[in-house]
Amino acid sequence: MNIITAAQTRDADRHTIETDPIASIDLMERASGTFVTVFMQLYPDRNTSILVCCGTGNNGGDGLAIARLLQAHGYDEIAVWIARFSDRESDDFSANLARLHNTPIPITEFFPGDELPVIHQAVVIDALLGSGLNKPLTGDWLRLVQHINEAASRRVAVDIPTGLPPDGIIPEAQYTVYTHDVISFQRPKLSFFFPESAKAIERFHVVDIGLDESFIERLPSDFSLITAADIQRIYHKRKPFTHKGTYGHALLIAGDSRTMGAALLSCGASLYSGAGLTSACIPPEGLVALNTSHPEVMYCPAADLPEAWDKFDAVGIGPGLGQREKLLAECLTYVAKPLVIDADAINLLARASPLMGRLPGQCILTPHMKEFDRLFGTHRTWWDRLCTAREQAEARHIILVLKNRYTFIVTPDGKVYINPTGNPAMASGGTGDVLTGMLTSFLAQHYTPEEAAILACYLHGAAGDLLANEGMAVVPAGRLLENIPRAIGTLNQQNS
Ligand SMILES: NC(=O)C1=CN([C@@H]2O[C@H](COP(=O)(O)OP(=O)(O)OC[C@H]3O[C@@H](n4cnc5c(N)ncnc54)[C@H](O)[C@@H]3O)[C@@H](O)[C@H]2O)[C@@H](O)CC1
Ligand SMILES: Nc1ncnc2c1ncn2[C@@H]1O[C@H](COP(=O)(O)OP(=O)(O)O)[C@@H](O)[C@H]1O
Ligand SMILES: [K+]
Repeated sequence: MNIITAAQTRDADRHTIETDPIASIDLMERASGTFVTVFMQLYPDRNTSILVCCGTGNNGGDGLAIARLLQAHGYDEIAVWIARFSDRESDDFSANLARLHNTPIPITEFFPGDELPVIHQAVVIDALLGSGLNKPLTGDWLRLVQHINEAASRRVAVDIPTGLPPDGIIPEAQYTVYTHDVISFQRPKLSFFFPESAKAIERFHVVDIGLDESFIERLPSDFSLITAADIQRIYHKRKPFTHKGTYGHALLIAGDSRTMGAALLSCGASLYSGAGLTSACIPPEGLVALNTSHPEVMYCPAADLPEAWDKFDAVGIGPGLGQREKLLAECLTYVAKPLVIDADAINLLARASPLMGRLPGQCILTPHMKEFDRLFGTHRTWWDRLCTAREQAEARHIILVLKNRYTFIVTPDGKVYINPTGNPAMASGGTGDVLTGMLTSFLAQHYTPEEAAILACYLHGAAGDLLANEGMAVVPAGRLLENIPRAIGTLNQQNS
């Protein structure tokens, strides 16, 4: 699903109005109706007291229509505030204001400098400013938004929280309405996936307001959100007459005396992700633990690597590797093959920068934010970090998997795939090692690096989501890897 900018959304709006055809006021009505449908699921109690705060643009127009529609659905305790901080009002705002005057809903208008009454409603609907935001909030707008945030109410934004820029560039000190829910029209906004939006958005819902999807899908965008349908398309179900040779041989080069667990987790993840064979190149003191935890995994001593190298279809290097820089440097001199570089190996690359020049094309690096900044320098915002990632991926012909709540997969052609799966229960040591094992496993199974990255990130998060949805507040890495087959299994069920 391509993620489009606010300007492209306006194009899609215009196109839909012309070709559907539908009057702009009716499109606003449709959008407001879809908002109300989701809102009623979130707050089904018709006695909920609601304050709808409206600006005078189209976001405010939506707010007015929403107030009227909620009232028609039986929500009787509704009040509307209108922020008259600008002289301009949109045509659809005016039309909806006229319609609202035909209802009993009380309307209070606020002008610059006016005192703001205490908000006592249970829910505030934020329809002040939407995707038309073009500068940070100041003056009366800022004062009103602070006032809303200080109230004890639940806050639900129409389309986007007021103050949040939609297209990903979020200045450090940007102030917004802090919402519990955002009900966003047609597409999530790019900013929703950036950590800087965490305060502004607890969760978001996307509603289809009937804009022309075939037009939107043709709009150029470097950003796409990975969907279940993408995974279905990429994933190949295992076929009857296949055998272990069909599914490739993965090698994990990992572990050190104090961090052997990382090696075991990544080996286990490779195994559970379906590689035909998995081998572990770990220090010999880890052998007993390996044979105890994953007897299916074979051992390849570091001394054997030069001769054994050819038999592996893919290699993952880094989890718990410690300071074994020489081993990493040697591996980068062997014949290039599908490669994943993670964790300590990334830190070694950061320290020994000439090694960066030896990365084979299409190799996958999986840094979290700190590892990324160690490699490429500190960044003040995630937008800046993502710009660097795109430059580096292109210049070095590598794939960067920038891990976070929404992991960004950045490819050499400048595309950014955003992974929606995963949850905070997975925020504990070792889950990244599991991801490395999965990536290596899918590479060994002959998926392209881009496909492997998309599959691994999505299924990694999906396995965590399965457990979180079953009530696990914390998902340790060991449990996560055991659930990879179940996450893959749901694809098999959908495919059959
Ligand atoms: N296709 C869609 O997505 C649809 C969008 N609609 C709504 O239209 C909204 C966009 O409406 P508009 O373009 O009228 O814009 P907004 O209602 O977001 O903003 C109104 C105006 O406020 C001014 N403004 C921007 N930032 C400001 C700031 N920081 N301080 C003071 N003034 C500021 C701008 O001049 C802007 O045009 C969407 O967010 C959505 O709610 C719906 O009406 C229906 C269809
Ligand atoms: N809050 C979260 N929401 C979604 N995914 C998360 C969250 N926290 C962590 N993860 C995922 O867990 C993994 C953590 O990787 P990493 O930070 O490298 O951990 P470690 O090095 O300890 O194994 C990443 O894939 C990340 O996307
Ligand atoms: K809003």
